[in-house]
Amino acid sequence: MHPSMLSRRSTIASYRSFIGSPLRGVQSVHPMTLRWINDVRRRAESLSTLGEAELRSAADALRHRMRSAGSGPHITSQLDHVIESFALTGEALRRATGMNYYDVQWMGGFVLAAGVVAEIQTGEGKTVTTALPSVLHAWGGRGVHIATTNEYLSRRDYETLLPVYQTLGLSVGHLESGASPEEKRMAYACDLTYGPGYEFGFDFLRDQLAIRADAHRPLGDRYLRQLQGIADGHQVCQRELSMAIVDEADSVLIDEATIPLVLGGGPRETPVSPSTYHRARDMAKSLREPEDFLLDASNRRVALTPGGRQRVSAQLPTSETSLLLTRPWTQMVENALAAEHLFSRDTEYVVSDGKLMIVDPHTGRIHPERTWSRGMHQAVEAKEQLDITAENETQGRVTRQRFMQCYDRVAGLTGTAAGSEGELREFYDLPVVRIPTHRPSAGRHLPTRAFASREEKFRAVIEDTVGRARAGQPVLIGTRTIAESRRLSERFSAQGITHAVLNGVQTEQEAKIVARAGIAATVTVATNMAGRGTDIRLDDAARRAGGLHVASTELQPSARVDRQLAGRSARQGDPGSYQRFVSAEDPLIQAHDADLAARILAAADPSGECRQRIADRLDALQQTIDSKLVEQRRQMVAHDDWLVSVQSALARRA
Ligand SMILES: Nc1ncnc2c1ncn2[C@@H]1O[C@H](COP(=O)(O)OP(=O)(O)OP(=O)(O)O)[C@@H](O)[C@H]1O
Repeated sequence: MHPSMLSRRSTIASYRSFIGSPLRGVQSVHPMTLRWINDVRRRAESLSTLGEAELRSAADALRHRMRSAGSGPHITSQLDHVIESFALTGEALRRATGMNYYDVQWMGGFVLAAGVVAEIQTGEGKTVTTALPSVLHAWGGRGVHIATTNEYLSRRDYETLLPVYQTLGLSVGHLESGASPEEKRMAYACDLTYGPGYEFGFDFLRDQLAIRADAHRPLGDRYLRQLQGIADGHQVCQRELSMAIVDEADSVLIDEATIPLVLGGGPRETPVSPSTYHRARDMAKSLREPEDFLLDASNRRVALTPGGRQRVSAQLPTSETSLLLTRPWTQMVENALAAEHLFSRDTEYVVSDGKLMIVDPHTGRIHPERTWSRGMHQAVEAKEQLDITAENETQGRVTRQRFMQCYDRVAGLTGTAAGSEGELREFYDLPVVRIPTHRPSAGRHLPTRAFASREEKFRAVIEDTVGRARAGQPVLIGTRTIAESRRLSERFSAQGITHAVLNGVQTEQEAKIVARAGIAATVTVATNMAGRGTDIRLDDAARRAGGLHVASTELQPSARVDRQLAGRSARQGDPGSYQRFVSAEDPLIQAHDADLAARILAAADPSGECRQRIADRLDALQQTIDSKLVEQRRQMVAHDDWLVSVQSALARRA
């Protein structure tokens, strides 16, 4: 076991002994925490009478005490420090934003301080809650990393909390995409560093490579290069991996952790010529299913049959001498088949300015800097008749599960931990504790509506939206893909319905679209970009009209995605509603459960009324897809463990 895992275990063990409840499944907060909250509130009240300089010296005094105490905050042995830190943060929040922490947010802070995952319902105010454990651990001076699922959210959270941290004299930085190593180093030198989860992981990889390269350099080489005025390569950015607080923890630690972080280096030494990818594509187009290849859409796999393999091998392009050194011809053809049958434009990728860009399936965000590996990117470029880019060598690779284990402590927050508690414990040793809501939810989940065809489903979504918008309700329509958002937008435009589109392709700024989405009668069509973390604030007219209505237009691969999308409405006790629309033609249903598609078709009612049995089957299908992904991650981690053990055995021998 990694040593950091042991240190985290001891923190959790002390929390367990204090709370006195078995750490299995999702836990409730122990009533004892309420006593601590009273202490915090009392102390915060006394701090409210202090002037700015006095508050700052109270913060400095705590910093000094905690640094001298050494080992960092420990929830049982240093409870007085925790209470003082929370009270200071609460007072700084009040002064900077006018908000007072709710009791449930203090509660969340205590749970997070112990290094567990706090399940805090959507819209309950996780952003400001993160400041409590962040400040607490920042006093130690070893750096706190606050990660979330994308750059938009990390920058928003950084900007929201910057004045709070500044009031307490803590420095804070943000990892901007495309920042120079020097800018990154400055951000990491701060007491607190905000950024998307993947950015912390990539910086870790870059640092590890630099450390390894340094170790192989002859003594005095760096000094000599400096004297000669030769720029050094990448220099280490991160200080140490002390504490990570992960917002949207299920997205960062589970969904994104399905694939490892891979750092590409320069182009391969023996490049494949662009024409070979085109030949592979022509070959793929001449093949037939099931004679030559088998397609498994539900597992996103394609494989040549023995007959197909023979046919393909017989037509190996002889001119391509380097091909055998880099990638088997049959694999190139399989890539081309996958590009043709499993990768769709405006779903898995977009094409803009002649460039192929990957769409993150979980966040709906477009990532121009990412590429698919092992020639897949080039196969899709060939399919789209784009200039073929060079394949990159893999420089470094780490699973997110392994990377997170390098932190001394990890805590997480999400509205959707339930259902993932087993995985959070298995891979990250993180128990889940559920925090109650500040106010009872006023949200309504309307029954699922199921249609025979996509066309009928679209008509129903549009009719429903128009009716609600006429009554003054703002409506957010969540689509699974960019393609679907485009199709819906075209229909709305054709009917003269004013609407905004948030899918990463639009030119309008995301923040502006989000700011308007809660205004009465506003219609917004969005991909999963708006499905998580997005805070849509209502105006009074919208609240009177029933609050935000959210419609999901397709079966999503996970119930957590649905719950997050639904969570854009009915936040902070506001009214709101949510409804799911599906059709027998939905790609996920078609790919995973043909029988369910047939049942939806047979039972389809023009109004979309959906029998409970079908709604249950839809839920079960999501669970099946989820379980497959859990198994995929388990296998990936097992493979990674094996790779690491082989590498360490080789290193020992060398
Ligand atoms: N103590 C508070 N007092 C008043 N408003 C608050 C308080 N805490 C949070 N809010 C407001 O509640 C709204 C929701 O907060 P936030 O976006 O942080 O929720 P969340 O839990 O992160 O939601 P999601 O799960 O969707 O990410 C924001 O507009 C925020 O300003």
